[in-house]
Amino acid sequence: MAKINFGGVEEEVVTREEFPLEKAREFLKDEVIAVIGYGVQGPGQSLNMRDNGFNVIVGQRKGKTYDKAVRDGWVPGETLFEIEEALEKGTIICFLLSDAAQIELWPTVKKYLTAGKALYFSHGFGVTYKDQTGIIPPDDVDVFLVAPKGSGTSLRRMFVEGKGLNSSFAIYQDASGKARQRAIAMGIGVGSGYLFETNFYKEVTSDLTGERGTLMGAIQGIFAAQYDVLRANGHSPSEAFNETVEELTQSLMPLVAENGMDWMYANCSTTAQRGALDWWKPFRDATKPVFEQLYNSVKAGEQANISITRNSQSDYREKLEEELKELRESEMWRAGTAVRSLRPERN
Ligand SMILES: NC(=O)C1=CN([C@@H]2O[C@H](COP(=O)(O)OP(=O)(O)OC[C@H]3O[C@@H](n4cnc5c(N)ncnc54)[C@H](O)[C@@H]3O)[C@@H](O)[C@H]2O)C=CC1
Ligand SMILES: CC(=O)[C@](C)(O)C(=O)O
Ligand SMILES: [Mg+2]
Ligand SMILES: [Mg+2]
Repeated sequence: MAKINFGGVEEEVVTREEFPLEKAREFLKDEVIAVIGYGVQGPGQSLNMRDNGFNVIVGQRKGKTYDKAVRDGWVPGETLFEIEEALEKGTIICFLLSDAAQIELWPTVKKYLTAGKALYFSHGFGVTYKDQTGIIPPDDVDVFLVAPKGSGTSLRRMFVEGKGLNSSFAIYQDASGKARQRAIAMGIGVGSGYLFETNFYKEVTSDLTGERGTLMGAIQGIFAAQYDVLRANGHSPSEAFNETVEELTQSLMPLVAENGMDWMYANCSTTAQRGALDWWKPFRDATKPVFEQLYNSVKAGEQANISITRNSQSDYREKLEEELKELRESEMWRAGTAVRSLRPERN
């Protein structure tokens, strides 16, 4: 593992130089990798592994998603199967159903986890909250995770562009004595940039916090607050949306991504720099209690409980869609649709 200094803290990480694709392919050459579920991570991971030359099959129940798998080039009876058939054929079972659906399918999966196989997750959820999920793997299988730190959609897009999304990996159970190599080889195979090590508990607590926090929940909250204040003070939707979202995603975040926050600041006016340097701390102080509340709720298992309860209801998709629609139909995001339609590259 490469020792890298992350802001003063040394960590050991796995890079693609040290564990090249050929080594991963060689290590997994006798495995049948069965990707169970073809939602968001399923397509990203399975297509990347297929293009990387791994022996991959997909297990998906019949329906719209199955048809999508066919359109993506998976061949029924050869590389695409009903879930149980794929579970039987697979030696590494990638359990990529939604976390709530994993509970329902677990008894079936367990039946096919014979000695020597491996159970692969992309989240620490099922195993960490085993009291709530009932997911307790048998002792004679390897159990590990590779968790891409981003959407399966980006995992695939970045792979196609020759980039890599970073992933964490963790070993929960090493029955074969090769679990670690198996996990790392899988991590390279799905198209990770670099891999950093964690454990199941830390993966799930950080991930649930991140997506509820800055990555998804907090960002929408802070957008909505600023947009509302601008609108209440007589600014037009165009002005409010551009000053809240469009400028951030189109101009400023790419600069942050490229070279960090100070680089983005340095490429803005000294007027903006003065103001941002004065105001970031009050924003930190105002939101920190909410982040603490969030982390404590994750730690107490409440967020897992809510997610399981709500996403196990038979109409959970419709319910989620209703709430997404509410966002989509808010003035801010309708303004966003109009703004995006005016981007020159869209014409
Ligand atoms: N969505 C993402 O990009 C990310 C997801 N993850 C993790 O990856 C795993 C998979 O997540 P997603 O790809 O979002 O899953 P998803 O919500 O897109 O669902 C995946 C599949 O589950 C199938 N499914 C749902 N209920 C079923 C049932 N009762 N029986 C059989 N099949 C059923 C659906 O047909 C779909 O193909 C989860 O552990 C998630 O936390 C991790 C990182 C990012
Ligand atoms: C994309 C990702 O990593 C998330 C936000 O944690 C998720 O989809 O669960
Ligand atoms: Mg995540
Ligand atoms: Mg997540």
